[in-house]
Amino acid sequence: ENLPNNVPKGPLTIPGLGSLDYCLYLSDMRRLRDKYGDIFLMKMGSKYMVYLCNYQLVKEAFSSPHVVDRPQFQMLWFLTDGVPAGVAFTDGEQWSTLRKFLMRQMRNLGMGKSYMEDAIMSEARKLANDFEKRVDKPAKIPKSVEVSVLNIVWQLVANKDYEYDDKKVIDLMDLMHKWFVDTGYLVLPDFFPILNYLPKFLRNYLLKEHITDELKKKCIDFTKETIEEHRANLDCDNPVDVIDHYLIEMDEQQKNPNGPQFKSDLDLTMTIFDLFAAGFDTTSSTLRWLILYVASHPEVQRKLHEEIDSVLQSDEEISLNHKDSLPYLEATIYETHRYCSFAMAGVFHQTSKDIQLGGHTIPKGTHVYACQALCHEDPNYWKEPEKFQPERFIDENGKFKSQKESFMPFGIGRRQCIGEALAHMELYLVFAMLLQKFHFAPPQGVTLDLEPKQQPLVHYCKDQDLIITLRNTKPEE
Ligand code: HEM
Repeated sequence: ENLPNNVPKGPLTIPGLGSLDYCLYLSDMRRLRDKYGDIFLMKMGSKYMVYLCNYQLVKEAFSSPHVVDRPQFQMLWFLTDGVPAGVAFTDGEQWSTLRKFLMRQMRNLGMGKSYMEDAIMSEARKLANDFEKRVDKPAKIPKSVEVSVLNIVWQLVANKDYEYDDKKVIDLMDLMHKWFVDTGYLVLPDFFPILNYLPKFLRNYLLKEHITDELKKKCIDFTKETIEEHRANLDCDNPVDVIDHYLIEMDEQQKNPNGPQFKSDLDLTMTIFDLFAAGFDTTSSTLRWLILYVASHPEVQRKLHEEIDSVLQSDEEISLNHKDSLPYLEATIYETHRYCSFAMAGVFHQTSKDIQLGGHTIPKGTHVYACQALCHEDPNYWKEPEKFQPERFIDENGKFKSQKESFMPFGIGRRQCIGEALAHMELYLVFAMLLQKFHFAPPQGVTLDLEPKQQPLVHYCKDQDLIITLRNTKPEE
């Protein structure tokens, strides 16, 4: 095949099919890295994929202006009938216009302002009440974790929230989760276009296309309804949420037709979906990992309880003002990002021209995966990386210290997550509220399973029973 002769090494390939090996799970990444080195090349169908397995390579790649684009998968545009829209998977000016707009919104609505802090605290209280119904008997972490995180995104986007038992929302959430989990199947026709010619019943069976069809039906109604409601009630002098601001900005843009433009309601529909998809499964899964890790590390939990009790009176609520006084909490959240590596290979980028990287040529159109899970366990940057140790984020004066090198739960560079500060605010406030009220432990005699589910690209924790105890009724240790 017509490849430059210094492309990275990788498994043998068969024309039309791809590599004679696969890289789906973290164990595959480790295995292939050990065999071919920190940069290796795979092929699926007609597409090449390069995997970057150390921080220096990821940093070098993501500081290039030619590794910013996303692969254009048709399966992503099911809500807009094939038209690229939104922020997370578009490129060029369409992407940068929306990204700048959203970053501004996140700063104005979300960051450090009481609007979002209030919204998060209200969800945290509701969540704590729901946990209270499950105390003293083996119980799984409830679905309310997802609804509460979704409510926070929904407050930001549409100024609305839902009851924990709202069937419409639970259905939509489950469907979205399924769509996420089955992306691996849904994306196959983008690699093997011949699959598009299979009859529909086979596509449903093999590629799970019926999930996309169902999600489309539900999401289209949901977003259309919400946008129309906002349009009808818009008060231009007092915009409240992202949709209000978008509608106003779109009006402004029309006065200046030569400036950057949103693609009308399509961009808005897809942006709503992007914020949902990017904002809720990521944050709620991280909250689940936090609970699981402290339940299986009693010493960490004891220190967290001590720290919280020393800063907050028993009837006093956590707020963002306490942040500097809770370094161990901050460190535990960071260590959880490192240890679970939720987006274990980041979100794929694509080269927009041939580039040089780590002494190799990477051809134009290659998908680029930043293996954050491998960076997070690299012994050159992390002492005893296999241990869950929040102390690594604490300095010699007992203060929280961040680490930039080889730490990238939110990605790095121009595509870095725009919701990082919001996610952090949520995890900090919600987890502190739960810790103040509850103690988490495995059922007697049980060791919790901290291995992620076998699932390509993301690390979900396994659903398992915990014993949740109210702290004021049962002294700890
Ligand atoms: C613990 C929670 C979260 C994690 C671990 C996470 C992680 C990530 C990662 C790894 C990326 C890809 C970066 C890249 O392409 O190199 C990303 C992108 C993105 N995230 Fe997050 N995220 C989280 C929460 C959120 C939240 C709360 C929101 C918004 C409500 C959000 C919105 C986005 C968007 C819109 C993008 C696409 C940015 C772009 O393509 O320009 N994320 N996130």
